[in-house]
Amino acid sequence: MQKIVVEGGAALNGEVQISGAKNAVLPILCATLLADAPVAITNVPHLHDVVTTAKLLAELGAGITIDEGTIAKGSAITVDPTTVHSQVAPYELVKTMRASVLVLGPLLAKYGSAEVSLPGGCAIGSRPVDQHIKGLQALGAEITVENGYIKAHRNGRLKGARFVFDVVSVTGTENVLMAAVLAEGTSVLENAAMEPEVVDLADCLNALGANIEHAGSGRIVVHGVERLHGGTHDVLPDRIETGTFLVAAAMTGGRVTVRRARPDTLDAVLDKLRDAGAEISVDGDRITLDMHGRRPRAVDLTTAPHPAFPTDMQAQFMALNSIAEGVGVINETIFENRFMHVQELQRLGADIRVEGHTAIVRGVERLSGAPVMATDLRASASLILAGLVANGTTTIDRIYHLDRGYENIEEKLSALGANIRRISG
Ligand SMILES: CC(=O)N[C@H]1[C@@H](OP(=O)(O)OP(=O)(O)OC[C@H]2O[C@@H](n3ccc(=O)[nH]c3=O)[C@H](O)[C@@H]2O)O[C@H](CO)[C@@H](O)[C@@H]1O
Ligand SMILES: C=C(OP(=O)(O)O)C(=O)O
Repeated sequence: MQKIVVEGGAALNGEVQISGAKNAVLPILCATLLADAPVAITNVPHLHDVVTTAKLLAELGAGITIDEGTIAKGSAITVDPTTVHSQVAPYELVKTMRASVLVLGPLLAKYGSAEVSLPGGCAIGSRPVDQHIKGLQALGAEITVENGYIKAHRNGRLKGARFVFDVVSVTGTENVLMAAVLAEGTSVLENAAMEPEVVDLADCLNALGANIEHAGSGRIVVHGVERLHGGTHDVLPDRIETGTFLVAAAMTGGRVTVRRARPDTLDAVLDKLRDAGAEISVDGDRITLDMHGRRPRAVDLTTAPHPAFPTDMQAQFMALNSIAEGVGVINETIFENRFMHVQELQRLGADIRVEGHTAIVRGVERLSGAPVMATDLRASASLILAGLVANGTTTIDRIYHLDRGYENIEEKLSALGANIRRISG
């Protein structure tokens, strides 16, 4: 089992390139199933979840060609959906990655039926898919849940409809959006997720011949088309990876420029970093954060759907507050169990009190290194950040979570001056 070892104390300085977004590339890979010809996707990050999705598409019969590319350019994946012969997404693949449920809408819309294993919960919460199912039913799908599988089929084409999501769901919006693309007539998706990754998916689908309007707003309009052609799409830069490096710079008192980022997707995060005392400048696709050697100030925040503060940055700001001046109050409103990192940060000496969905963090002058256990993806990132400023050595176990969503994080941090390495055993 691999671990990450961090020796704390170095301020981060330099430039780092941001990879393509995990949460954009996964729905886009699934969306290729809707096309009638090969689709080439570029700026694909090297992530475990990308490999799992490629395996799933291959299991369905799609042809997958991977061009490893370079770190500078990201890699490219071409999916040829013309050979798809199965509509079953098995538990073995879906259980390792919740985003596998994103093949449901495309398989149903294009091939008339789909059997997709229920993804189940994960460390951060129960993660139901009722909104995915209700939205597809609104388009005319017949859906049952049996033996742990969502079994969906349609008689004739799906029919455009108005659907109001009860809760804002990112992958729920994506699944229903993908199905609506090939439906007959117009669909209106109300209370839709406004995340930049939904917009990137819609941009990709429109490049393949779909007719989607107002993605990025809470009311997406989809005029159904009969078919999608092949094409290419360059994946959006990862705003959560971007935010994670900026928090690392802020916590260590350093100066870091992230390049190939999308600053316009990070307003709420950049505002909080400014509140923490960071000087931030934006120049095109580059963001520079300069902390001038200062200790950050604690910040209060509440997670909520985009454009508010993202839940996927909550753990990283918990790490920042742990060593900040003052007291920061963090409210988690998206996932009921997303404070698993608290106990591990406490092992490093953090002063955190949890009351329901609220964590009250009183900054301490210094954390001290210890062996800790990663519980989920962003929890892993928060432990690395804490390790960067802790006295001595922090060893992080169960880092397979990290490899789901961060490309070469230890190499990128090393290049910025961090003392971090991966070990086996
Ligand atoms: C692959 C991907 O893009 N993952 C992101 C996506 O996850 P994901 O799409 O799974 O998260 P959702 O936006 O669906 O979840 C938001 C909230 O809605 C609830 N809910 C969701 C669906 C549903 O059918 N019923 C329901 O009640 C969830 O329990 C949660 O409380 O958005 C999350 C919230 O920004 C991020 O943390 C994840 O990184
Ligand atoms: C929770 C996350 O991802 P997923 O929805 O893929 O579990 C995340 O990216 O932080």
